[in-house]
Amino acid sequence: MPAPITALDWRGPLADAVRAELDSKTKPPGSLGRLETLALQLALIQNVPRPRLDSARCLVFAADHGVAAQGVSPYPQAVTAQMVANFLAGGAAISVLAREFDCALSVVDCGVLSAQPTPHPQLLDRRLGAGTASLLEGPALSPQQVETALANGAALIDALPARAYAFGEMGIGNTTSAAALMHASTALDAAQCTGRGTGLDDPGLARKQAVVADAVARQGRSEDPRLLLSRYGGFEIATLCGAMLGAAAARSVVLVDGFIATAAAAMALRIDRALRGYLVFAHVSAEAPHARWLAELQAEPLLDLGLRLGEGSGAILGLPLLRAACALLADMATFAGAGVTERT
Ligand SMILES: Cc1cc2ncn([C@H]3O[C@H](COP(=O)(O)O)[C@@H](O)[C@H]3O)c2cc1C
Ligand SMILES: O=C(O)c1cccnc1
Repeated sequence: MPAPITALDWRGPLADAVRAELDSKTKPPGSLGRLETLALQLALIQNVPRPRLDSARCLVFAADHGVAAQGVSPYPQAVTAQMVANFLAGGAAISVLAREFDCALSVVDCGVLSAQPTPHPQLLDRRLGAGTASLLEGPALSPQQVETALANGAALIDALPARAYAFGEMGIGNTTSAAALMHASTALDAAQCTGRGTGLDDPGLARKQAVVADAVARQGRSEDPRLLLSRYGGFEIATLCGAMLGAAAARSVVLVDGFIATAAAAMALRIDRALRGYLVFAHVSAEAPHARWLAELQAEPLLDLGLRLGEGSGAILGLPLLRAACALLADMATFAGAGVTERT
């Protein structure tokens, strides 16, 4: 069972004090927009009036998917392991961004088809198997694998503490897994939940929609997040889900990436609703169903850059905004301190 999460109190004395402090700064009230909300959210997460973001980590969760055999991705499954090697060699988009933002990067192998041939200091072995079973034919994960994945994710947070986490994923076929999770847990139909992923053409998209529709017709809808993860999840999605819950239990902020990370967040929210206050939805992906799912979750993403990569690339771009929010709350002068006249 994941550790309990303390729900944030947006109406309590700390929230009032931070709002008053923000309003005392040399700016019209509210003029720093979302940065003010972020500063308040970080204060409540850390339960202090002056939150700090002195440590940040990016974790990329990787695994393979049995459903890839159904032709739901234009890329071969081997790309998952090849990209893990690329993350470790420092050449992937997330490798570059993590360096740029001075953010520690680790890659978690949750069950890539072929394990990396050599150990690497940034590679963590949390393998649950050599890829999942196909979600089209039956449960992708066993109930025991779901429990192990959730526990692995939470334990990673204890092993790698940080004030902020940018979580990402890598797994060819995982937009199909995310689409099935969305279709099975919302009222939306398969077409509304399925996008082009890494760039399917029209016949490919039609095939993927049919796979998502058939899988959910066969295995069914559910309200139970563990059952949903078992039927449709990936090893990386379930581990990511546990890591999000663990991060919130440790009072760290979670930057949510794109469509697949949102699938993990949606399942994690069904496990513990108190997670909600700890999540910052960093961006809206160009994967069509992502905007719909964010709307369902009443989440307002920080950025809309047309990204559709995954890896945590959108999540990590939220990090400088979180840092900016903390710096403004800590370092801006007040009207009284700077001798600036307040509004009449
Ligand atoms: C070279 C390459 C790098 C990636 N980095 C992330 N993804 C992204 O694409 C995959 C999901 O898309 P689909 O469901 O269409 O396979 C995931 O691995 C995701 O992280 C990549 C995909 C490719 C090809
Ligand atoms: O939104 C995402 O995270 C995404 C979209 C397409 C492919 N991979 C990831």
